[in-house]
Amino acid sequence: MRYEMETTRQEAKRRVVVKVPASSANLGPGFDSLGMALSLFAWISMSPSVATTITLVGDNLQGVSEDKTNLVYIIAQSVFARAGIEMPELDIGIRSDIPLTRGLGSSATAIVGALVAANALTGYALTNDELFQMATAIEKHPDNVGASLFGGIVVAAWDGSRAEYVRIEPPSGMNVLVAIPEFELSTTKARNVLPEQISMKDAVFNVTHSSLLTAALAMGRLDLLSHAMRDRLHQPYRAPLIPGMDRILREATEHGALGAVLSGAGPTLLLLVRSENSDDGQLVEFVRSVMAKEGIDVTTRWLEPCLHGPTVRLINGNDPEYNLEHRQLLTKAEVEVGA
Ligand SMILES: Nc1ncnc2c1ncn2[C@@H]1O[C@H](COP(=O)(O)OP(=O)(O)O)[C@@H](O)[C@H]1O
Ligand SMILES: N[C@@H](CCOP(=O)(O)O)C(=O)O
Repeated sequence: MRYEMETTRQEAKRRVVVKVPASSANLGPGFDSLGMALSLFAWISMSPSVATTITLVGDNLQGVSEDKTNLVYIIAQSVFARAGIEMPELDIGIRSDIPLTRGLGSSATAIVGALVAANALTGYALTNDELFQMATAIEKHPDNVGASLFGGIVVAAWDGSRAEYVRIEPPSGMNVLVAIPEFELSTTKARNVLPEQISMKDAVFNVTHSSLLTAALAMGRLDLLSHAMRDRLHQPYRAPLIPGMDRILREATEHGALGAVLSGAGPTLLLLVRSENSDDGQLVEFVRSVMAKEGIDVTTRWLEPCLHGPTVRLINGNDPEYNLEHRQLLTKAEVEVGA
């Protein structure tokens, strides 16, 4: 009898591990609307606890708070409140391979990861649509959170109260080169340089190019990307914050890219490339040399569009992994395998 009670208690214990893809927002003209999930990830593990602890794993989370002011903790509590469940103390572990404040949607992965992990602990009290609405209201633009939540390419529109989206399967045969400058640029700072008003001519330019880009991505028309990925709404104003960006965006197609844009609010640059050209070192060399002339070190990484949103793994108290430290759990190979 005592054994049975112990078993039940163990089963009531649970921990959830969520793996969330990074994202690149805007894709040029689709400001606050288009986003693509990338094969670069963050992980959050979360379990009910007697006291709140937050463990940061890896080198990419410097400066992130380790108390109840942490974004992940705050967002998890908003899920519990909405679900009518009390879970005030949490044991949270966070690992991220996504550098912070570089335009690769790290804040969106924290938001989406927290929503999905907390929702799993409630037994899925909220729908994916509710999570998307909550994520958009927190981030204030649906492009990053939509891509991280649904994977692939997301086309979204938010009117300040409700967000709608359509997911597009990324065209096959397309790889992604990201050039990540050594310096940080917060989204807030990069939004503050945008003008209050733009001309009708520029508005028309962006609407037409964004529509063409969406259609080209949906139809696999890679040949249209260099024409369609041009923008007059945000990139020209952000360019002075990222030395070398103008030249790379202008000349990347001469060095093998299908198109090149600022990733999100920057400073990372995103270059789309036909898969068969992705082991050609010419493009990487071009990007590096332009940035080097500006005195900027860049890390380049070849990625792929990520076709899925978060993967979730529930670990109950009977599983030996339940007792692993976050550091071990979040670096285990099995974390790669999603449910
Ligand atoms: N895993 C995380 N946990 C808590 N906060 C995070 C996490 N990841 C990112 N953030 C927050 O998001 C901020 C970066 O957001 P932002 O400026 O929008 O850049 P980006 O989303 O492009 O990386 C960080 O400075 C940090 O405050
Ligand atoms: N549409 C937003 C996207 C910000 O993305 P992030 O990855 O830089 O947070 C913008 O361009 O401001």
